[in-house]
Amino acid sequence: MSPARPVIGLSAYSEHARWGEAWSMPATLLPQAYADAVAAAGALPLLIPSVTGVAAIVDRVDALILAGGGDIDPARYGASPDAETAGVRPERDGAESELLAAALERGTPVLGICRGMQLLNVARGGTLHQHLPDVVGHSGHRSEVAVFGPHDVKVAPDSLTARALGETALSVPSYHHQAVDRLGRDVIATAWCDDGTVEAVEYTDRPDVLGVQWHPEMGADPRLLAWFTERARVSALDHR
Ligand SMILES: NCCCC(=O)O
Repeated sequence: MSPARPVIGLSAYSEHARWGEAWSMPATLLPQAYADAVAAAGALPLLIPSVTGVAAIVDRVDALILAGGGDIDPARYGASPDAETAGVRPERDGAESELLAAALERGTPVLGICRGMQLLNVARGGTLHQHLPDVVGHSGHRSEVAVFGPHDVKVAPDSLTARALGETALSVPSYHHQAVDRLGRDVIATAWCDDGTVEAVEYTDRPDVLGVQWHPEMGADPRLLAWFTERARVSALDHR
């Protein structure tokens, strides 16, 4: 019997936070929208902190979301930091790379969102544009602070991304200043913005690893997370 609510692990991260009257300290956090969107899709969200050895938790989840956040350390793809590169958290890069490796080893479905998509590429030897406006000549992918502005995306028709979304042209909520540059081994691009920015990647050797540069948790379109929750259900059955 299909489990009613598969468990989807979400990679969280450490940030200095202030809350209440007394508290100001490093906290494990993730925007609430991720948990809400996963719950709305019918799964149980489980936040995974960036701590050493955390990859063992992959055995306890049915699928893994690598979430958005700060920039990946450029050293991971053989580059020096650009002046605009910000929010680097080496411990998060390490923990998420270990989570991804464990998920691939176990055959656990993986969805990379924004930074998570970039990590999918870097993990296989790909590189990133460190500051997209320098490449495309505009700031449309991150036009205002904390505003997830919409833009159009075209999806390759015969792709996992198209099957997951059920269409090949959509408007997506977006907030990023970096993007995939050179693709890693067995990584293909399957969606693009009009300016050529890669908007989705897949692993050609895996049926259920997908990354999107946009933020499905911030939009009104539930299809991607509904598809991913179904993949999590199937994974739960496969691993019983
Ligand atoms: N590089 C981290 C993901 C967000 C961004 O590109 O701005």
